[in-house]
Amino acid sequence: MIRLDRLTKSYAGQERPAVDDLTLEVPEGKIVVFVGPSGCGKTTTMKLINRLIEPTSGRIHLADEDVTKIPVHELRRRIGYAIQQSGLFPHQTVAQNIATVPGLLGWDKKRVHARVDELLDMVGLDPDTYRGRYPKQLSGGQQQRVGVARALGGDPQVMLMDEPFGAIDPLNREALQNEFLKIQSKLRKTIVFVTHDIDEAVKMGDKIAVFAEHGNVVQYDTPEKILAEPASEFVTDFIGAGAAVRRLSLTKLGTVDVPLWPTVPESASAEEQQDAAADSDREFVVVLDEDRRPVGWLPSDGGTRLPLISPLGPGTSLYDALDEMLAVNASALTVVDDIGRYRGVVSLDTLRTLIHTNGGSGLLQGART
Ligand SMILES: Nc1ncnc2c1ncn2[C@@H]1O[C@H](COP(=O)(O)OP(=O)(O)OP(=O)(O)O)[C@@H](O)[C@H]1O
Repeated sequence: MIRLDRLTKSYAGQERPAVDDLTLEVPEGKIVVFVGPSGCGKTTTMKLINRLIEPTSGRIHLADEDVTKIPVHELRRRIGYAIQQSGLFPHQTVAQNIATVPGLLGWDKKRVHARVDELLDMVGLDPDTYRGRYPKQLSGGQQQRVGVARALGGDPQVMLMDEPFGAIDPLNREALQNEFLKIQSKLRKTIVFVTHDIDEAVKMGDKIAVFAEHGNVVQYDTPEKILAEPASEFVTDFIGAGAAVRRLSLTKLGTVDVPLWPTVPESASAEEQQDAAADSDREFVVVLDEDRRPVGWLPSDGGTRLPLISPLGPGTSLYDALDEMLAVNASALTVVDDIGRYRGVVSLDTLRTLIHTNGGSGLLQGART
């Protein structure tokens, strides 16, 4: 746990403090994301936590220890720091970079070597291919991965990540975010993560702190709450017009009620199938095999059976469902359970209803807990 208590930092020559009387707690094992406009004091707050700079006043506690009482070199080992553009040492190999903190900790060579390989594996880089390379022989995304591996090097309790994926193209960025969340689900570090990107904040954060100017946190809550109930106009402006769509990404199909469109067994005769379709109050009936797995759509206007495209599993987010509908140009897709059995149909109408029910609370019911 990290506790910031009435933290203030004034830089020389500045009229107002960069961080002014900030109190905030980062829970153990969670990711807290700092978002806010440029110059609002996010990076300053991070640097205060690991004492790259010293506060003008206020306290910072790590678990129950006052960080000003912890020797700086020890603090740096206990807090991993990953920054934009990776911050790798250019004249050191990937292995040497990752070994920085284990080396400081005095681990023997064999243990360091094993740790380097373990971390490279963890961030999705083949150790044999990459350990001997220099940073300039890596792509931007690979450098960021090494930066994250280096920050994890000494198995720190706490990680500070200052726009760690900021300089990466959207596709690689998403891959890195997903991998990092997977790593975090196992390691459960206490993490402060800075980003400019509200989508990244919603995706990565257990909680989000929205900063206004001078390290003023105007809302500190779960992503769901911030998107659904922004505390002020400032927060509304910051999260922007796409808030409803963003909420879709937090809700999984497995947690919402989807309408059951009529079905007909594949084993039924052609005539029975046509009758079922004609009687349907929907545009289609869903054809199911003997295990209740959807295998096709039968139009109610008497048309021929259409193949079934991409049934969606319970772990699919509503956002991904919408994405898929747009990709395959279908206004409805079938939803299945873990083992592929029919659960219902999600359509554009379903999504619209969920977004608009009680100002979005239809979505919140299904959101992460
Ligand atoms: N070393 C310094 N000396 C003087 N002023 C500084 C120093 N570092 C930062 N500042 C000022 O403190 C304020 C907060 O800066 P900080 O870097 O913490 O903001 P930020 O929220 O991280 O911004 P960004 O999103 O652009 O990185 C800014 O007004 C900045 O100009």
